[in-house]
Amino acid sequence: MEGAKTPGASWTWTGLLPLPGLLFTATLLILVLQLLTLRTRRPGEPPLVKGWLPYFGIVLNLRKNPLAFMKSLQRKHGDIFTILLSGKYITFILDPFQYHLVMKNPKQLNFSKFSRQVSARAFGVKKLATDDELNEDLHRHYLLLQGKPLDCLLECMNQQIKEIFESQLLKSTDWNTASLFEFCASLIFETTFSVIYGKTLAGNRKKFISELRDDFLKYDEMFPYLITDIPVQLLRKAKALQWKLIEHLTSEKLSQMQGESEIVKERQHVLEKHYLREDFEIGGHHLGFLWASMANTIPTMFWAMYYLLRHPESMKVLSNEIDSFLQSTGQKKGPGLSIHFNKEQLDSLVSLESIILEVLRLCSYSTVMRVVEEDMTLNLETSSYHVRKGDFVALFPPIQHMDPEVFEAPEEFRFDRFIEDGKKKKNFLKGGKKLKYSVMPFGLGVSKCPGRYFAINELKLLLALLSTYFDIETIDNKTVELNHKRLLFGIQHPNSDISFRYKAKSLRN
Ligand code: HEM
Repeated sequence: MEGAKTPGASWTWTGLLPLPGLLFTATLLILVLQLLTLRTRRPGEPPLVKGWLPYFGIVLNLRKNPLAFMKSLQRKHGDIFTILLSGKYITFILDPFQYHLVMKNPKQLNFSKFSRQVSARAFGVKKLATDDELNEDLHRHYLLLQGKPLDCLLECMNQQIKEIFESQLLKSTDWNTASLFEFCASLIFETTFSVIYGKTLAGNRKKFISELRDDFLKYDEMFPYLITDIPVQLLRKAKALQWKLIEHLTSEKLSQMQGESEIVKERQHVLEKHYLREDFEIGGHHLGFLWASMANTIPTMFWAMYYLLRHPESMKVLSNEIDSFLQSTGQKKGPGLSIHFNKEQLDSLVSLESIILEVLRLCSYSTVMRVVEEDMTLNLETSSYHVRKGDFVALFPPIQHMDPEVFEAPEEFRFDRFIEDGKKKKNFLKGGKKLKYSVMPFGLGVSKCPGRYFAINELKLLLALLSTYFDIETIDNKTVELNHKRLLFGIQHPNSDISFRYKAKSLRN
């Protein structure tokens, strides 16, 4: 995709330096990188896996197939080991019964340091690194994504989706062909943006939202590079996009929006308390929130649609579940988008929930990361390990998501995996012991995603309405795989898009 390639500066160097000079520079660089990561394993530390690449360590293996690589390390070294990844040492704990070690130690194993580093690089937000009060103020308002405020957000979401469906999608009474990822990205972007940020009062709304979405998707494509140690000077295109997006989210631009959510209003109040109103960094905070609200939901929507299309039996079960729900609540389909769901109603749809959990199980690579604040000992059930200050400690839930002991035939999509006796299945076992968490796409402990209920409800609502109002079919039978460019971050994107077709069902009262 456009601009996704990084530092394309080699022509400059080859143009400037003759071959011997180039070789000398390259050797020097390799030596420096090697010196930076000379470390060896000390007694009491977990096994150390550095790979053959100086400084970058095992990045290539991980990028090729993170799960297969982590499984091979687990077979060789057990449930705890340290890897070198792009200059960072990360100790992974893979035994789910030891996850609490990371959760119960928030002082020694710090999350906010990691997230502040990401915010500085990816969103241009620097103040968080030094201002704890700002961080706490912003975190407090995450409660506005849950409980009662979520009811209001969901009401607004019903309304926005109705508008989008009636003004665009329901007009497709003949088969309409589209690319699935593009379709899902458009739908999620417009719905989420309108619910959270409202609608612009200035200029052409449609044009505004589609330009913003296109820039966002290009920026998101470069996100994995933005959070590495690659010097920002080499990421000029990504920086330019970051700047362009922030320009749409400044205090002045937000004041031209109508119908923004409580959370955005409150965040703006907090930001105006800590910055001058015209400070550009305020827009950086909004970009961070915008990114968090879209970046994982878009690919999840893609995978949910992909699996439903590939498994028509699951689409049928979903349609039947919605039909019985509509009958039980006395709601009638069409014309127009006449049906409505609240949180409790969405919560009662067990097949829909199972489908979404199954999709998240299959495509989430969200890794729980903490920075080690001081040299410390991790006391596991059977042994203890030292970890060093400045390293990272991490949990990698995909190992559990794809564990055949926990989920039978884990590579298969089984839409009813999370249903038992007609109800939500809660208990999953490993080695005969009940697991505390079965699927963990939203992180754990202090870093758990505050937007998880919003995301799940949005996905449920869209899937319920799409399956009710449209006939949907695949056109190509291409198998799509996970693209691992994002390594250990969130929901993996597909390695290619597919075509599908849809048309509005002819519904009568
Ligand atoms: C399927 C969709 C989503 C997934 C899988 C997801 C996953 C995650 C994960 C794993 C984290 C923790 C990151 C870490 O540990 O570094 C996170 C953080 C966050 N998410 Fe989500 N998320 C989703 C949707 C959303 C939505 C819709 C919103 C907002 C409406 C949102 C808002 C946030 C925010 C604000 C944070 C940062 C929290 C902090 O600073 O502590 N997310 N998300």
